[in-house]
Amino acid sequence: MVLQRARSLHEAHSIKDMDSTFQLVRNIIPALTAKKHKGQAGRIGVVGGCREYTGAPYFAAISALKVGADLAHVFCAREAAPVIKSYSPELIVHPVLDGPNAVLEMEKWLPRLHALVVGPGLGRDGPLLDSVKGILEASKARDIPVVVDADGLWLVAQQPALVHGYRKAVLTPNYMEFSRLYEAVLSGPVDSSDPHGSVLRLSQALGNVTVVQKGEHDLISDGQQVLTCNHEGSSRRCGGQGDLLSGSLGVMVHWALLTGPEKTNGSSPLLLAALGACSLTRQCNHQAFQKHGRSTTTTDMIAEVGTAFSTLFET
Ligand SMILES: NC(=O)C1=CN([C@@H]2O[C@H](COP(=O)(O)OP(=O)(O)OC[C@H]3O[C@@H](n4cnc5c(N)ncnc54)[C@H](O)[C@@H]3O)[C@@H](O)[C@H]2O)[C@@H](O)CC1
Ligand SMILES: Nc1ncnc2c1ncn2[C@@H]1O[C@H](COP(=O)(O)OP(=O)(O)OP(=O)(O)O)[C@@H](O)[C@H]1O
Ligand SMILES: [Mg+2]
Repeated sequence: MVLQRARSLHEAHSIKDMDSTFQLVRNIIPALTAKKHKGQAGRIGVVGGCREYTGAPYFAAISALKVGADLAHVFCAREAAPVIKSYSPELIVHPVLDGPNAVLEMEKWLPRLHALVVGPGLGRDGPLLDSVKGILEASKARDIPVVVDADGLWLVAQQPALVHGYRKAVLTPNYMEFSRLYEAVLSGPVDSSDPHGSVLRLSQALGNVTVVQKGEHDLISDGQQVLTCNHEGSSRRCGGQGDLLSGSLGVMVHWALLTGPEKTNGSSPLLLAALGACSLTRQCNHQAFQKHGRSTTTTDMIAEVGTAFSTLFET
């Protein structure tokens, strides 16, 4: 794995530094002990799932469980609920998102959740996005960490104030989502000759919200530094890999924020969580591709989460 870190755009740190940063990611993983009760390893909520998209919230929520969360809830549109339930008995599914009291219903659950993943398979229906706006505001008021992905980023591009300055938010845009956000927030096109500077500027313009720009290399910034994750994946780009990433990140953000500064050596917990989730997704992709080649799908990648996790973080 090659990881690069830069405090400024011009100052590169050595590979040794990168290895030590990755060691800090290992430090956020909680020990499995007999003393913990169900729930302590993470109760994660995924806000997404509509008539068109039922796979994305499933991928995100099941990934959160496979990474190590104890409970995963999906908050989705009514029509999507029976479909998502039928994929897995392990998910708790709430068909509330397109109802008249979506925010109230959600507020009942927020005190019991450690982190939210907002956006996989949400769709772009206006009234539904209004509810999600209320859910984001209620989450911020309760200081709940939020990973914003997919159509959640569509909403944030319309209303950047929803996340501006919220230090417990992480945005996970793909290529298109990054371009849309950048243009909305910085009122100009992305400078393709300066990817590091672009992700740094977007994070800064959003008040140092952590941004994970997914792509051939994943670039992760909190507006102060940029981490690069070049971990080997494969050339297979099946849909749903980003959902695996955002669901994993939901758990890792919760773990990272629980980790004391003596273990994170002063590094941003959200940057460490993001580096962990990006590396894990790419490792799953690598392992699944070894077995399935061109026919690799996200379901194959999810089957690799356990061994990929051990390889990266427990050896
Ligand atoms: N099985 C499912 O239910 C899935 C649902 N999905 C959902 O589908 C909805 C739309 O997500 P999209 O990711 O399609 O978002 P967008 O509607 O923003 O579309 C992104 C488009 O950009 C294209 N693209 C990607 N990388 C590119 C690059 N480097 N250069 C040029 N074009 C590039 C892709 O082909 C895609 O069509 C979201 O709700 C998402 O969560 C996806 O998560 C995939 C799986
Ligand atoms: N060209 C690439 N080479 C290697 N890995 C890549 C490449 N593009 C994306 N990835 C990896 O795939 C994962 C998902 O990124 P991607 O850009 O496909 O997200 P997405 O479009 O949101 O996916 P989804 O289909 O779930 O919505 C990330 O871990 C990213 O590192
Ligand atoms: Mg996506």
